[in-house]
Amino acid sequence: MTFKKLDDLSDIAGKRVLVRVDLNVPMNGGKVTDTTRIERVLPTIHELSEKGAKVILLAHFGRPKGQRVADMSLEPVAQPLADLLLAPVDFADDCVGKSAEDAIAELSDGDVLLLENTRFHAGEEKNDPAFAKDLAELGDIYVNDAFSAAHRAHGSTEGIAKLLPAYAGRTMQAELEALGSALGEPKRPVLAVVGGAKVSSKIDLLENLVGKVDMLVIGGGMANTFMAANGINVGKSLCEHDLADTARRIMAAAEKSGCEIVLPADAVVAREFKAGAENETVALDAIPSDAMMLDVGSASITKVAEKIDAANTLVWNGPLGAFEIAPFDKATVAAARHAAERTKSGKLNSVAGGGDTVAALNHAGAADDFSYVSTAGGAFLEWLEGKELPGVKALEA
Ligand SMILES: Nc1ncnc2c1ncn2[C@@H]1O[C@H](COP(=O)(O)OP(=O)(O)O)[C@@H](O)[C@H]1O
Ligand SMILES: O=C(OP(=O)(O)O)[C@H](O)COP(=O)(O)O
Repeated sequence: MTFKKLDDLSDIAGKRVLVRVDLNVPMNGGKVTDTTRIERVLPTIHELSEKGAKVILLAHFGRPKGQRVADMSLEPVAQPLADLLLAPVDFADDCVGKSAEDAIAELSDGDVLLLENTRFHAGEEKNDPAFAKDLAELGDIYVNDAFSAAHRAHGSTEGIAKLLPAYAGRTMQAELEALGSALGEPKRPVLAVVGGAKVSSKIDLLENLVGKVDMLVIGGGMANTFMAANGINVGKSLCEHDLADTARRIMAAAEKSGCEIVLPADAVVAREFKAGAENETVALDAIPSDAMMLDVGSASITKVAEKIDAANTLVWNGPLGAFEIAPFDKATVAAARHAAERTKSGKLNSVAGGGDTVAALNHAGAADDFSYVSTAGGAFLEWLEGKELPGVKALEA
């Protein structure tokens, strides 16, 4: 890796250091429900603050599409961050312009400031040079510690790195090193498990992934799109019907490369997306048209366990069901515990990543037993494909 690291930074006392972090953490009712991503950025913040820098945090939350959306504010993350940092964290209600400038002007050496969601500005996702310039003017140095957002060529991850002296933070560095050593030469058979809800942004990755892994278990919301492409009526399930052709192309590519695709064998369906909702397990051809599939059933859990047993390496992004609302956490918890047991017995090298996936592994009590847990989901999958991540490339440039 040829980028500059924090070791290359000296004399930063009094300097304004803009640090891109990923604080896109799982939240429920305005409360952070999993702090893993916050914990992972603490070393960089501590290090810069101890050296006397004014630490200014840039981050996104959710997908507000360039609008100011109240429940996508980063304000509720400031206090949990301060609690873990054991230091105060100021908050500015915009990431550019007067409120950011005023808040920065107030900082003393070593202080930490969190700026509001960068995605409240359309220029962020468009990687608009004018927006990147507005951000860059707020600092003297740029540090990217958001490996999990490095697959996005956005103003705060890519554009800004060209405008300021740019460095990789400790987590960025650690993630790249850990993934390289865990998966540089994976022992076959390799099993990938992909689930979750970000269907349109992750489905394209699967086309390359099937050329690299021996088995691919598809669960969660992602599976519904594949099932629909196979002619199954998925009722009101989360499903991107317009991606049916993409799903069919991926299944054809998998057949060609000899990758076995494993789709759910049964479905746990409910009519409401809430904890304790009345539910039943049905065969795939019996999903009621007014119900949604929120988890895979026991036949699917058995199949996933068999595939984990057949694998020497596991890469996992995306929960198998809506794990936040019991009892739809069953398959995810069962698979996580099974993989953790096999890892503990020395038979499996298990690497999992993604904001919600990490929360699911913590919920299952399995995270500590995985070989490596990355903060990144989509970025991890793109890294696995061998793709150049724009946020990393910009640091190398
Ligand atoms: N069958 C399903 N229907 C609706 N949502 C689902 C389903 N399965 C999983 N999910 C949701 O997927 C979300 C996580 O997806 P994603 O963001 O892609 O994962 P990660 O953050 O780990 O990359 C969770 O909030 C979970 O509730
Ligand atoms: O949560 C994230 O990715 P992940 O769900 O793939 O782990 C990152 O913060 C990137 O978010 P994005 O997929 O809205 O660009």
